[in-house]
Amino acid sequence: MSTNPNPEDMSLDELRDEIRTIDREIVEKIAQRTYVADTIAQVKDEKGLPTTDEQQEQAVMDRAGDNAEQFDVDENLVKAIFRLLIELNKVEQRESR
Ligand SMILES: O=C(O)C(=O)C[C@]1(C(=O)O)C=C[C@@H](O)C=C1
Repeated sequence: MSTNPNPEDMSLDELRDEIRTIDREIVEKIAQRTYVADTIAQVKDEKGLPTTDEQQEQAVMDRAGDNAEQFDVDENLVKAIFRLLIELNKVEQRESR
């Protein structure tokens, strides 16, 4: 067994390091988005507005589709992720109200 990784393994490790960093950033962004939504929940509470805003959800989904197209990633998969993010926020918002 060699202790020196071959160049191919090294580059695989480097690529996985890159993914590890990106994965952390994704979770950080999800946390930031959830934090903003918590603040939105407080504003809605003060104004007596319901948690769900279907028009806003549609705008978020439309934007997700546009961004997916712009970055050339699968629109349906990106939209599925945003649907989950919205549901996550609604669960959090309902818990905090
Ligand atoms: O914009 C809002 O009103 C939010 O609460 C945020 C958000 C979202 O996650 O994008 C979540 C729930 C609403 O139904 C609409 C949008």
